[in-house]
Amino acid sequence: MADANTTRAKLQIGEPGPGVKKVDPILVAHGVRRSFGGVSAVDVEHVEIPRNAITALIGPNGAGKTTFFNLLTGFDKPDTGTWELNGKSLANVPAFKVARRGMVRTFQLTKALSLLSVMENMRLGAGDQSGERILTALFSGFWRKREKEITDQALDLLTRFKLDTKKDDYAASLSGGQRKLLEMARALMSKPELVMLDEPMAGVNPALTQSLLSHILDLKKEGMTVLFVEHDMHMVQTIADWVIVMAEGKIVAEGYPDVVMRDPAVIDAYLGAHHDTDLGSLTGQLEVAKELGDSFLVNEISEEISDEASSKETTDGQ
Ligand SMILES: Nc1ncnc2c1ncn2[C@@H]1O[C@H](COP(=O)(O)OP(=O)(O)OP(=O)(O)O)[C@@H](O)[C@H]1O
Repeated sequence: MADANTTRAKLQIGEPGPGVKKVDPILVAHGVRRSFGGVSAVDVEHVEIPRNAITALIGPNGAGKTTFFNLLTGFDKPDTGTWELNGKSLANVPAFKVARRGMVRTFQLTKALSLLSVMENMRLGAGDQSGERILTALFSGFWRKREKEITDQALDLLTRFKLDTKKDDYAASLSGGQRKLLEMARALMSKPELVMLDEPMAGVNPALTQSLLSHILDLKKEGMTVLFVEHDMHMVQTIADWVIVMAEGKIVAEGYPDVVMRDPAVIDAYLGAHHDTDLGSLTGQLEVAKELGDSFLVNEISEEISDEASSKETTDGQ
């Protein structure tokens, strides 16, 4: 069987592992640390995000994934650390300026502004509204042209995300999945190079799952880079080119999806997060297998559970 590593473009220089250098990194972070009281939430020694690839950031609950996203995008400040987008430092750059530099994010819980219409939400994503730049506002001719450009761009994106018929509806009236699509569409208004998605699949019903996945794949086709946090391992295996695993604030593994999910350090990280789970019990083992997205193991354990249940029924019935 051909080694999967040899049939795809190489993203890293050297053996995959925590902190490995990338052939063409778009984002490089070094020594980024953040603690809350005594808890070390993020302690990333070194990480590089490969350009024009889809990278998944995974790890058990409380691993520090969202905090790391918040730090990189200027929504929180680290205790120490440096990070650069396209070689330019982003440390101490506030969130709204980070977006202008080409890096945008979405949130685990969508931040679509409920009392604004879908179109108004999109216009906010453009980031350079008239009130923001007094000088340009003085040149009203220029501004009218820009307004039209923003509206046209928003309509294009809404059509692509199948939200154009809802453009005048309040964002509050959208379903959870449609709000996720709106958030992604809005993020694209600033024409980013790097799109960071925090749990894009959470709360999305199965009918919209496929369309969300293909929108993410389209971003890569258009030359963008995607970094996403996700618990849904099926999604990770389906669309990620590269996987970074965090546990207890640190990066514990990095590599190609099919390889990294079998890395003992990854299995340990997930098992370690289950110290309260009875791993001697089948239900405890099932929980961990599901979290690791190991469908073979999930099937095996589920079969064992149902075998046990039916043999118990037979015994009870005697
Ligand atoms: N504002 C805060 N104040 C105190 N502790 C915090 C704060 N934000 C995060 N933490 C702690 O930092 C650690 C990392 O949390 P974080 O939410 O980043 O993890 P996560 O990997 O995103 O988890 P999940 O997958 O459950 O979303 C946790 O121990 C969490 O309790």
